[in-house]
Amino acid sequence: MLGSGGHADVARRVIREVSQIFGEFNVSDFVWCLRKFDVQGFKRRSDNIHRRYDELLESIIGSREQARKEESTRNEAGDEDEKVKDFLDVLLDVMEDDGAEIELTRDHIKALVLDFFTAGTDTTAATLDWSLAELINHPQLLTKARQEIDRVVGSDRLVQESDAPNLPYVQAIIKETFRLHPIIPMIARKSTRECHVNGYTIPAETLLFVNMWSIGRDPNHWPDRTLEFWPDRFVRSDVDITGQHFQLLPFGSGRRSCPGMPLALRQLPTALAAMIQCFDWKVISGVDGGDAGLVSMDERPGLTVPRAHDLVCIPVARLPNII
Ligand code: HEM
Repeated sequence: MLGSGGHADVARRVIREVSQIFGEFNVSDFVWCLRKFDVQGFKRRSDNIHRRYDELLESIIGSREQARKEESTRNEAGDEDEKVKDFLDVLLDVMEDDGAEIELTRDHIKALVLDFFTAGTDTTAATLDWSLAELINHPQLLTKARQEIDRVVGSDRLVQESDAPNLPYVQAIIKETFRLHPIIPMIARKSTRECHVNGYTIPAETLLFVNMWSIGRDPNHWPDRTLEFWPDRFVRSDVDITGQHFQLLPFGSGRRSCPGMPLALRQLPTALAAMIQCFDWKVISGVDGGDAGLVSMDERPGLTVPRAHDLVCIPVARLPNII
C-alpha cells in the first residue's frame, strides 16, 4: 500500500507501533491513584513514536513544499505543464491561500495525513493479508474464486475495479474475512446521557466497547460452521458490511463509522482478485510459523489485529502475459 524504501519503510514501522500501543492496556488510564505515574513506560514510548512520526511528516511535507517551489519557478518560466495534484497538494494549496474559507495550519495537515496513514493503510493491507492467508490454507476456495475470475474477466486482461460487482464469490470471501478477522476488533462509544438497552441501564458518560471480533464468532448469529472460514454463507445472503447489519460491523456504524469504507471496498476486491488471477501461492514450510503446507493464523494484539507473522510465500506467475 505504501511502496517500499525510505519514507515507506519508516511509515510502515511507526504505523505498526501506533496500532500496537493504542491497543495495550494502560493501568494509569483506569486506576485513579496511578493516573500521574507512567507505570508501564507508555508516555516514554508514545513520546518516542510521536517524535518519529512528526519527523516523518515534516520530511514528507518539507520535500513536497520544495518540489512545489521548484515547479512553480519552472512554470513561471513556461517550462512545464501543470502537474496533477494529490491530497497533500490540495491541503497545501488551502494552507497557502489567505482567502480560503477554511484556515488550515501545518499542524492540521500533519494531523490529517497522520490520520489517513494510520487509519487507511495497515487496515486494508492487513485485511488482504488475512484473505490471502485463508485462501492459501483453503485451496478449494481459492480455486472456486479463480474460476469465477477466469469466467468473468478471462485471461487476456488484468481484473479491474469495474469487475468487482460481477465477482460475488470474491466479495463473499472479503465478508467472511471481516467476520473472522475484523481488523479493528472493537469499536468504542461514550454515552452522552443515560439510556436503557436490553434491560441494562447505561449511565451518562460511560465508555462502551462493542466487541466485533467476538460477535463474528458467536454461534447465535452464525449458527452454521461458526469457526470455519466458509465464504459460501454470504453467497445468497443479504447481510452487508456497511453498518446496517449489527452482526457484521467491520467499519463500525453510524455517524462515526469509517469514512474510508468506500475506498477500502473498492481496493479490497480488486487487489485480492488480481492476486488470485495472476499468481499461484506456494507456502515455504516453517517460514511463516504455520504447519507444513499451511500458513499460520496466529493474531497479533493491538488496536488492529493483523496476522502475527508476515506472510512469506512464493508467488508463481499464472498469466505472465498480463502481469
Ligand atoms: C479494511 C479497511 C478498513 C477497515 C476495516 C476500517 C475500519 C474502521 C473502523 C471500525 C473504524 C471505527 C468506526 C466506528 O467507531 O464506528 C474506522 C475509523 C476510521 N477510519 Fe477506517 N477502516 C478501513 C480503511 C480506512 C481507510 C482506507 C481510511 C482512509 C483513507 C480510513 C479512515 C478512517 C478514519 C479517519 C477513521 C476515524 C473516523 C472518526 O473517528 O470519525 N479507514 N475505520
